[in-house]
Amino acid sequence: MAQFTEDEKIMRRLEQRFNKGVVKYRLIEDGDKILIGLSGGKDSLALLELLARRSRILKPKFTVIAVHVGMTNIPYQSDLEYLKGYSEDLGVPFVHYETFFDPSTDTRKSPCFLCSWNRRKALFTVAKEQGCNKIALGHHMDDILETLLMNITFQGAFSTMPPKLVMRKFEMTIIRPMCLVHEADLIEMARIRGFRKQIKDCPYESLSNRSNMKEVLYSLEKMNPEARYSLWKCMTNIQEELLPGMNEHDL
Ligand SMILES: Nc1ncnc2c1ncn2[C@@H]1O[C@H](COP(=O)(O)OP(=O)(O)OP(=O)(O)O)[C@@H](O)[C@H]1O
Repeated sequence: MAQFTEDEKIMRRLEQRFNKGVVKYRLIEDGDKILIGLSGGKDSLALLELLARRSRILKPKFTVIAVHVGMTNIPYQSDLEYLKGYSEDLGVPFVHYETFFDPSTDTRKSPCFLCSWNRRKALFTVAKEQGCNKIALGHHMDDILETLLMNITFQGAFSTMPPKLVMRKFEMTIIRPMCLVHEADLIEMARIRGFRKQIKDCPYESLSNRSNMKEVLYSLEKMNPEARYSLWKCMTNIQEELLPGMNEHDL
């Protein structure tokens, strides 16, 4: 029997969870052309490698292309040579797209909101330019669960970032192929692959609600090591009759 090293076991587990998410949520179909959002962080670097590898299998046949969006008004340094080299070594074409936003035009919105809104817009623009029908983002299971907890706590809404979001109006589908991958494994992958750290220099960056929710998720898993699976399952196990009714007749 083959003996795997600890690092090989981590990579196998990660790839299995990645493949499980792709198949379970039917994220990839024959003929897809997928644009990968490559921020330079560990999650999208991992996404690029995993999707590039999967694109070599026979069925479904799909192609990938990577884009890094730069915001010219933010002194946020990205190592473009590294990102381009990393993509091209995997056989994936790399595009660099620059845009900007002006935080003074809409002071009701935070710079972080404006930045991510404009980045999303840029991703759509490049996807259209490149003839892509899907955009893949590097969000993983922890991101999705943290967003669920944030939406419950701050928005009073039971929602999160879904593995697949079909946007008919824009003829575009957002996919999150790492939806079942754990962040702990991605941290290990970054070590194994020696991902170069992105130099973050954003003047607006501060501690967010997301980092607080990371701690909440961590505490829940200390209470119950299976907590993340329960949280995931509860999203498809809505027991309506045991919840407050939607309309007055139920009262
Ligand atoms: N500048 C960018 N250019 C292209 N895609 C991006 C960019 N920033 C973010 N994305 C995409 O959006 C996803 C979520 O972004 P977010 O800012 O939460 O992640 P991150 O912490 O910057 O980096 P990563 O998720 O790659 O570790 C990324 O995984 C990536 O797919």
